[in-house]
Amino acid sequence: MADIRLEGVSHSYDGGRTWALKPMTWTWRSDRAYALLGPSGCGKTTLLNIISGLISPTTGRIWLGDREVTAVPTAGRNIAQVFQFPVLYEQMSVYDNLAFPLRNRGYPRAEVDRRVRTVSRMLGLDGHLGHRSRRLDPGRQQIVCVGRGLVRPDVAAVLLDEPLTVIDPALKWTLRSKLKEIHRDTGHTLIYVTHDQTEALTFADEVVVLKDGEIVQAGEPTELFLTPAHEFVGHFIGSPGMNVVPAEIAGGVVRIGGTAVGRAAGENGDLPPGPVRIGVRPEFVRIADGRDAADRNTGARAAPGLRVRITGVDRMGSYHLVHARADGHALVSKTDPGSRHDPGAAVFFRFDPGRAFLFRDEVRCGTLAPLDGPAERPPEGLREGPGEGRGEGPEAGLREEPHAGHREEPRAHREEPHAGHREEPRAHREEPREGHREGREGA
Ligand SMILES: Nc1ncnc2c1ncn2[C@@H]1O[C@H](COP(=O)(O)OP(=O)(O)OP(=O)(O)O)[C@@H](O)[C@H]1O
Repeated sequence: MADIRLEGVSHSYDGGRTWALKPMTWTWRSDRAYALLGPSGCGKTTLLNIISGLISPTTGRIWLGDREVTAVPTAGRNIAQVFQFPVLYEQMSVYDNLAFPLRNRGYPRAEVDRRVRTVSRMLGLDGHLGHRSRRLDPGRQQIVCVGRGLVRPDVAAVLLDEPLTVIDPALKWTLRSKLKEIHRDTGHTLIYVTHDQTEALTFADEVVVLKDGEIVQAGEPTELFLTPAHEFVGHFIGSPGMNVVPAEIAGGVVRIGGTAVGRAAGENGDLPPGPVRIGVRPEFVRIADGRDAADRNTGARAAPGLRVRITGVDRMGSYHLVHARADGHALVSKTDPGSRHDPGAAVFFRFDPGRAFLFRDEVRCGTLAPLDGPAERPPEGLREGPGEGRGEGPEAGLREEPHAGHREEPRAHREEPHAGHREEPRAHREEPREGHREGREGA
């Protein structure tokens, strides 16, 4: 196995007027399982076809280990590719389809048989080995294609371009874990293209996020979730996506409207004053009653946070989504299913230390650090809710909800936190993330 290295690789289909891929330098390390994740049209298939040799890049060079393959045709690259829709020899049996890549390369008969049967067992194809492949349903045919991609032990990489598109949703989960299992057994380098975050996060050791022909971030799933380096990663990964709120830095303090919400901690020194955007995931927005409270985790005295008015609550079963507005901006907090918040109530949204980030030109430039010194006084006129005054931490003042299962606010009153941001049609986000998307999509 060898690393696949792209050096300054780019591609234009129209002589340089537009770029499906912008110049990128990137190494796919051997033996890893990658997901290449991005919305429709961002260049995923183009990138895959450049790696396999189906497309010659407009610029740049490609290396397999220390061998340059930029001008080497597909057949000479030793890369297996599985496409979105089944491509099989329809007259051949399933067995012969699986055996084809091995026979073609002169593997001994016994080795062919051993490998075909291993892959067939792993993918649940044993009962179909003698069938002509055209007799199978498209889902099963696609599984044969996946098997054919995985059957050779010596491929430099297996490229899978949205391979589960035609597969029944119930089977998808099984197949995805099978692929992971096979990856563990074979150690193939896998690059799995998808526009579905669930597929990417559950499958990959490393997720590479592509947007408009550029890699905007790559990392382990947890890293992408906890420390998004680009606003796009913040809202493309996660459900719902990251809150993004315009703010201003002045004198090192970050303000939303007139409210100081934290200090600007730049990644490379001080951040210059001026506009900035705060990105914070709904999971890291606590709802506080506004009293001067010590942070539950750090013990530090904290400012009450951003004063918001609740506009609606979605009860999702295992969690609630509390929607609110502050200074004309929509935000959402993901809370305990036992919490109670009423539409119309004024509360404070407080961001977990180290989990709210600052973005300029969509790229992360810093972190929102807690304000030093005494906590700010809650503004006058804040509506008192039952339970307030306990002042024990971010969840102080939460009540039990007697009417679980109700939506409290008509949908028309509700605001999407990321209107205009999501680039992916909802229909593309097919699968609920287990325990995660039990209700309204993208709320
Ligand atoms: N053969 C082609 N000729 C001209 N433009 C193309 C061609 N193939 C792709 N494109 C354009 O290049 C860009 C990237 O397309 P590509 O298919 O690589 O994206 P993708 O992320 O794989 O999308 P999808 O998920 O919809 O398959 C798009 O703007 C697309 O319209």
